[in-house]
Amino acid sequence: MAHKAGFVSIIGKPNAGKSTLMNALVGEKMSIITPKAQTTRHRILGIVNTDDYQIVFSDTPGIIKPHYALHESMMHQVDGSIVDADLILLVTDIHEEFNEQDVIKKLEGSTAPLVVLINKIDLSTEDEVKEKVEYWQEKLNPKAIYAISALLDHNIKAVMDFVLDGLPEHPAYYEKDALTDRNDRFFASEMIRAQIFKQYKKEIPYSTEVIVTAFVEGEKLHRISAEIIVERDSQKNIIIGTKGEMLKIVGTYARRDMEDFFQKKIFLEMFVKVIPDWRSKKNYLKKFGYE
Ligand SMILES: Nc1nc2c(ncn2[C@@H]2O[C@H](COP(=O)(O)OP(=O)(O)OP(=O)(O)O)[C@@H](O)[C@H]2O)c(=O)[nH]1
Repeated sequence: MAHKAGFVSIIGKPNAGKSTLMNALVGEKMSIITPKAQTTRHRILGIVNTDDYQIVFSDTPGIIKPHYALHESMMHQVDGSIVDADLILLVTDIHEEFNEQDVIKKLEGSTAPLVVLINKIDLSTEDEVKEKVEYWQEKLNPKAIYAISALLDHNIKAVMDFVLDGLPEHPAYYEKDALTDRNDRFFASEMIRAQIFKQYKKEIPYSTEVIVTAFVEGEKLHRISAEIIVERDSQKNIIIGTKGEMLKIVGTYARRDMEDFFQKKIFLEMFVKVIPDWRSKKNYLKKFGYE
Protein backbone atom coordinates (compact mmCIF):
# COMPACT_ATOMS: atom_id res chain seq x y z
CA MET A 1 0.00 0.00 0.00
CA ALA A 2 1.31 3.47 -0.87
CA HIS A 3 2.10 5.79 2.02
CA LYS A 4 -0.44 8.52 2.73
CA ALA A 5 0.21 11.90 4.30
CA GLY A 6 -1.54 15.22 4.52
CA PHE A 7 -2.36 18.40 6.40
CA VAL A 8 -5.67 18.75 8.21
CA SER A 9 -6.55 22.21 9.43
CA ILE A 10 -8.82 22.66 12.46
CA ILE A 11 -10.50 26.05 12.35
CA GLY A 12 -13.45 27.79 13.95
CA LYS A 13 -14.60 30.49 16.33
CA PRO A 14 -12.99 30.99 19.75
CA ASN A 15 -14.09 28.45 22.33
CA ALA A 16 -15.74 26.09 19.80
CA GLY A 17 -13.56 23.23 21.05
CA LYS A 18 -10.77 23.13 18.46
CA SER A 19 -8.00 22.37 20.93
CA THR A 20 -10.09 19.73 22.68
CA LEU A 21 -10.74 18.10 19.30
CA MET A 22 -7.11 18.17 18.29
CA ASN A 23 -6.05 16.55 21.55
CA ALA A 24 -8.75 13.90 21.10
CA LEU A 25 -7.62 13.16 17.54
CA VAL A 26 -3.93 13.11 18.38
CA GLY A 27 -4.36 11.39 21.72
CA GLU A 28 -1.95 13.73 23.50
CA LYS A 29 -2.29 16.97 25.43
CA MET A 30 -0.75 19.23 22.78
CA SER A 31 -2.96 22.26 22.93
CA ILE A 32 -3.92 24.03 26.10
CA ILE A 33 -7.60 24.03 26.89
CA THR A 34 -9.33 26.53 29.13
CA PRO A 35 -12.94 27.67 29.48
CA LYS A 36 -11.98 31.12 28.16
CA ALA A 37 -12.06 32.19 24.51
CA GLN A 38 -8.90 32.99 22.56
CA THR A 39 -6.65 30.68 24.50
CA THR A 40 -4.79 29.39 21.47
CA ARG A 41 -2.46 32.01 20.00
CA HIS A 42 -0.24 29.96 17.72
CA ARG A 43 -0.83 27.38 15.08
CA ILE A 44 0.21 24.10 16.69
CA LEU A 45 0.83 20.92 14.77
CA GLY A 46 -0.21 17.56 16.19
CA ILE A 47 1.13 14.64 14.19
CA VAL A 48 -0.31 11.13 14.08
CA ASN A 49 2.07 8.49 12.70
CA THR A 50 1.75 4.87 11.71
CA ASP A 51 3.79 2.84 9.22
CA ASP A 52 1.20 3.56 6.53
CA TYR A 53 0.31 7.18 7.07
CA GLN A 54 1.09 10.52 8.69
CA ILE A 55 -1.69 12.98 9.51
CA VAL A 56 -0.56 16.50 10.37
CA PHE A 57 -3.35 18.26 12.25
CA SER A 58 -3.06 21.96 12.87
CA ASP A 59 -4.91 23.61 15.72
CA THR A 60 -5.38 27.30 15.07
CA PRO A 61 -6.41 30.42 16.99
CA GLY A 62 -10.17 31.11 16.97
CA ILE A 63 -11.35 33.37 14.17
CA ILE A 64 -11.96 36.92 15.40
CA LYS A 65 -11.90 40.48 14.16
CA PRO A 66 -8.39 41.71 14.99
CA HIS A 67 -8.07 44.47 17.60
CA TYR A 68 -4.34 44.26 18.16
CA ALA A 69 -1.27 43.44 16.09
CA LEU A 70 -1.26 40.23 18.15
CA HIS A 71 -4.67 39.32 16.72
CA GLU A 72 -3.49 40.07 13.19
CA SER A 73 -0.65 37.61 13.64
CA MET A 74 -3.12 35.05 15.03
CA MET A 75 -5.35 35.46 11.97
CA HIS A 76 -2.37 35.13 9.58
CA GLN A 77 -1.72 31.77 11.18
CA VAL A 78 -5.29 30.70 10.45
CA ASP A 79 -4.90 31.82 6.81
CA GLY A 80 -1.63 29.93 6.50
CA SER A 81 -3.15 26.77 7.85
CA ILE A 82 -6.10 27.01 5.43
CA VAL A 83 -3.82 27.48 2.43
CA ASP A 84 -1.71 24.44 3.37
CA ALA A 85 -4.65 22.17 4.09
CA ASP A 86 -5.61 18.97 2.29
CA LEU A 87 -8.76 18.93 4.40
CA ILE A 88 -10.43 21.52 6.60
CA LEU A 89 -12.36 20.68 9.75
CA LEU A 90 -14.59 23.57 10.73
CA VAL A 91 -15.47 23.18 14.41
CA THR A 92 -18.67 24.87 15.56
CA ASP A 93 -20.25 24.96 18.98
CA ILE A 94 -23.83 23.76 18.62
CA HIS A 95 -25.01 26.74 20.62
CA GLU A 96 -22.83 29.44 19.15
CA GLU A 97 -24.38 32.42 17.45
CA PHE A 98 -22.64 32.07 14.16
CA ASN A 99 -21.47 35.17 12.39
CA GLU A 100 -20.30 33.21 9.40
CA GLN A 101 -19.09 35.99 7.15
CA ASP A 102 -15.51 36.12 8.42
CA VAL A 103 -15.20 32.35 8.40
CA ILE A 104 -16.65 32.01 4.89
CA LYS A 105 -14.24 34.67 3.71
CA LYS A 106 -11.33 32.70 5.08
CA LEU A 107 -12.57 29.51 3.44
CA GLU A 108 -12.49 31.24 0.06
CA GLY A 109 -8.70 30.97 0.29
CA SER A 110 -8.86 27.19 -0.09
CA THR A 111 -9.91 24.49 -2.49
CA ALA A 112 -9.57 21.77 0.14
CA PRO A 113 -12.67 19.75 1.02
CA LEU A 114 -14.56 21.03 4.03
CA VAL A 115 -16.06 19.03 6.89
CA VAL A 116 -18.30 20.73 9.44
CA LEU A 117 -18.13 19.38 12.98
CA ILE A 118 -21.01 20.31 15.22
CA ASN A 119 -19.42 20.09 18.66
CA LYS A 120 -20.66 19.91 22.26
CA ILE A 121 -23.69 17.80 21.39
CA ASP A 122 -23.51 16.42 24.93
CA LEU A 123 -25.12 19.74 25.87
CA SER A 124 -27.97 19.56 23.35
CA THR A 125 -31.04 17.66 22.23
CA GLU A 126 -31.47 15.53 19.13
CA ASP A 127 -33.74 18.13 17.59
CA GLU A 128 -31.12 20.81 17.99
CA VAL A 129 -28.58 18.59 16.28
CA LYS A 130 -30.95 17.93 13.38
CA GLU A 131 -31.62 21.62 12.99
CA LYS A 132 -27.92 22.46 12.92
CA VAL A 133 -27.12 19.72 10.43
CA GLU A 134 -29.69 21.21 8.06
CA TYR A 135 -28.38 24.70 8.71
CA TRP A 136 -24.81 23.81 7.81
CA GLN A 137 -25.82 21.72 4.85
CA GLU A 138 -27.64 24.70 3.43
CA LYS A 139 -25.00 27.25 4.39
CA LEU A 140 -21.76 25.63 3.29
CA ASN A 141 -22.68 22.42 1.49
CA PRO A 142 -19.69 20.63 3.04
CA LYS A 143 -18.29 17.27 2.05
CA ALA A 144 -19.53 15.85 5.35
CA ILE A 145 -21.09 16.92 8.64
CA TYR A 146 -20.52 15.16 11.94
CA ALA A 147 -22.20 15.82 15.26
CA ILE A 148 -19.54 15.25 17.90
CA SER A 149 -18.51 15.74 21.48
CA ALA A 150 -14.78 16.39 21.51
CA LEU A 151 -14.87 16.39 25.30
CA LEU A 152 -16.59 13.01 25.66
CA ASP A 153 -14.87 11.46 22.65
CA HIS A 154 -18.18 10.95 20.87
CA ASN A 155 -17.94 10.33 17.10
CA ILE A 156 -14.24 11.21 17.03
CA LYS A 157 -13.39 7.85 15.51
CA ALA A 158 -15.82 8.50 12.65
CA VAL A 159 -14.07 11.81 11.96
CA MET A 160 -10.70 10.11 12.09
CA ASP A 161 -11.86 7.45 9.62
CA PHE A 162 -13.13 10.13 7.25
CA VAL A 163 -9.81 11.99 7.46
CA LEU A 164 -7.86 8.80 6.76
CA ASP A 165 -10.04 7.88 3.86
CA GLY A 166 -9.39 11.17 2.06
CA LEU A 167 -5.69 11.42 2.88
CA PRO A 168 -3.57 11.83 -0.29
CA GLU A 169 -0.80 9.45 -1.27
CA HIS A 170 2.35 11.24 -0.21
CA PRO A 171 5.60 10.55 1.62
CA ALA A 172 5.80 11.69 5.26
CA TYR A 173 6.32 15.43 5.76
CA TYR A 174 7.95 15.07 9.18
CA GLU A 175 10.12 12.47 10.88
CA LYS A 176 8.04 9.46 11.83
CA ASP A 177 8.75 9.91 15.55
CA ALA A 178 7.70 13.58 15.55
CA LEU A 179 4.55 14.41 17.52
CA THR A 180 4.59 18.15 16.95
CA ASP A 181 6.60 21.01 15.43
CA ARG A 182 6.90 22.71 18.80
CA ASN A 183 9.75 22.30 21.29
CA ASP A 184 9.81 21.74 25.04
CA ARG A 185 10.18 25.44 25.78
CA PHE A 186 6.98 26.16 23.91
CA PHE A 187 5.03 23.56 25.87
CA ALA A 188 6.47 24.80 29.16
CA SER A 189 5.36 28.36 28.40
CA GLU A 190 1.92 27.13 27.29
CA MET A 191 1.44 25.32 30.60
CA ILE A 192 2.15 28.53 32.51
CA ARG A 193 -0.16 30.45 30.18
CA ALA A 194 -2.93 27.90 30.72
CA GLN A 195 -2.71 28.47 34.48
CA ILE A 196 -2.84 32.22 33.98
CA PHE A 197 -6.04 31.74 31.95
CA LYS A 198 -7.44 29.62 34.75
CA GLN A 199 -6.43 31.71 37.77
CA TYR A 200 -7.07 35.30 36.69
CA LYS A 201 -10.14 37.16 35.48
CA LYS A 202 -11.02 39.64 32.76
CA GLU A 203 -8.23 41.28 30.80
CA ILE A 204 -5.31 39.73 32.69
CA PRO A 205 -4.87 36.54 30.63
CA TYR A 206 -5.23 38.43 27.37
CA SER A 207 -2.62 41.00 28.41
CA THR A 208 -0.12 38.34 29.36
CA GLU A 209 2.60 36.53 27.47
CA VAL A 210 4.97 33.92 28.84
CA ILE A 211 8.55 33.52 27.68
CA VAL A 212 10.72 30.64 28.81
CA THR A 213 14.15 32.21 29.21
CA ALA A 214 16.03 29.10 30.31
CA PHE A 215 15.34 25.38 30.03
CA VAL A 216 18.14 23.28 31.44
CA GLU A 217 17.62 19.56 31.10
CA GLY A 218 19.06 17.45 33.88
CA GLU A 219 19.11 13.76 34.53
CA LYS A 220 16.94 14.04 37.63
CA LEU A 221 15.31 17.42 37.08
CA HIS A 222 14.68 20.14 34.50
CA ARG A 223 15.34 23.72 35.55
CA ILE A 224 12.99 26.18 33.89
CA SER A 225 12.99 29.97 34.15
CA ALA A 226 10.19 32.02 32.70
CA GLU A 227 9.16 35.63 32.35
CA ILE A 228 5.54 36.59 32.62
CA ILE A 229 5.05 39.72 30.54
CA VAL A 230 2.17 42.09 31.27
CA GLU A 231 1.26 45.52 29.91
CA ARG A 232 0.96 47.59 33.10
CA ASP A 233 2.25 47.82 36.68
CA SER A 234 -1.26 47.25 38.03
CA GLN A 235 -1.39 43.94 36.15
CA LYS A 236 1.98 42.98 37.56
CA ASN A 237 0.61 43.46 41.07
CA ILE A 238 -2.42 41.32 40.29
CA ILE A 239 -0.30 38.56 38.78
CA ILE A 240 1.94 38.47 41.86
CA GLY A 241 -0.90 38.86 44.37
CA THR A 242 -0.66 39.70 48.06
CA LYS A 243 2.65 38.39 49.41
CA GLY A 244 3.13 36.59 46.11
CA GLU A 245 0.39 34.09 46.81
CA MET A 246 -1.22 34.18 43.34
CA LEU A 247 2.06 33.64 41.52
CA LYS A 248 2.76 30.79 43.88
CA ILE A 249 -0.50 29.11 42.91
CA VAL A 250 0.25 29.52 39.20
CA GLY A 251 3.73 28.13 39.72
CA THR A 252 2.53 25.14 41.71
CA TYR A 253 -0.08 24.05 39.17
CA ALA A 254 2.12 24.78 36.15
CA ARG A 255 4.96 22.79 37.69
CA ARG A 256 2.64 19.84 38.27
CA ASP A 257 1.44 19.96 34.66
CA MET A 258 5.05 20.09 33.48
CA GLU A 259 6.08 17.15 35.63
CA ASP A 260 3.22 15.21 34.12
CA PHE A 261 4.09 16.25 30.58
CA PHE A 262 7.88 15.87 30.72
CA GLN A 263 7.85 12.94 33.15
CA LYS A 264 10.62 14.64 35.14
CA LYS A 265 10.92 16.64 38.34
CA ILE A 266 10.74 20.34 37.53
CA PHE A 267 12.29 23.34 39.22
CA LEU A 268 10.39 26.40 38.05
CA GLU A 269 11.17 30.06 38.67
CA MET A 270 9.13 32.93 37.29
CA PHE A 271 9.66 36.68 37.01
CA VAL A 272 7.00 39.24 36.15
CA LYS A 273 7.97 42.01 33.76
CA VAL A 274 6.05 45.01 32.40
CA ILE A 275 6.29 45.86 28.70
CA PRO A 276 3.75 48.60 27.97
CA ASP A 277 1.36 47.67 25.12
CA TRP A 278 3.37 44.66 23.96
CA ARG A 279 0.30 43.35 22.08
CA SER A 280 0.47 46.27 19.67
CA LYS A 281 4.24 46.37 19.20
CA LYS A 282 5.52 44.50 16.17
CA ASN A 283 9.09 44.23 17.46
CA TYR A 284 8.01 42.52 20.67
CA LEU A 285 5.52 40.29 18.89
CA LYS A 286 8.31 39.15 16.61
CA LYS A 287 10.56 38.50 19.58
CA PHE A 288 7.79 36.46 21.19
CA GLY A 289 7.44 34.27 18.11
CA TYR A 290 4.50 35.85 16.29
CA GLU A 291 5.19 36.53 12.63
N1 LIG B 1 -19.58 20.20 27.04
C1 LIG B 1 -18.58 20.22 26.17
N2 LIG B 1 -17.58 21.12 26.32
C2 LIG B 1 -16.59 21.13 25.42
C3 LIG B 1 -16.55 20.22 24.32
N3 LIG B 1 -15.43 20.49 23.61
C4 LIG B 1 -14.81 21.52 24.23
N4 LIG B 1 -15.48 21.90 25.32
C5 LIG B 1 -15.13 22.98 26.28
O1 LIG B 1 -15.15 24.22 25.62
C6 LIG B 1 -14.14 25.09 26.15
C7 LIG B 1 -13.24 25.58 25.02
O2 LIG B 1 -12.53 24.49 24.48
P1 LIG B 1 -11.20 24.67 23.62
O3 LIG B 1 -10.85 23.35 23.07
O4 LIG B 1 -10.15 25.41 24.40
O5 LIG B 1 -11.75 25.64 22.47
P2 LIG B 1 -10.94 26.35 21.28
O6 LIG B 1 -11.86 26.36 20.12
O7 LIG B 1 -9.61 25.71 21.08
O8 LIG B 1 -10.77 27.80 21.87
P3 LIG B 1 -9.78 29.04 21.44
O9 LIG B 1 -8.41 28.69 21.89
O10 LIG B 1 -10.39 30.18 22.15
O11 LIG B 1 -9.88 29.23 19.97
C8 LIG B 1 -13.40 24.27 27.20
O12 LIG B 1 -13.91 24.59 28.45
C9 LIG B 1 -13.72 22.84 26.82
O13 LIG B 1 -13.68 21.93 27.90
C10 LIG B 1 -17.61 19.26 24.20
O14 LIG B 1 -17.68 18.42 23.30
N5 LIG B 1 -18.59 19.33 25.15
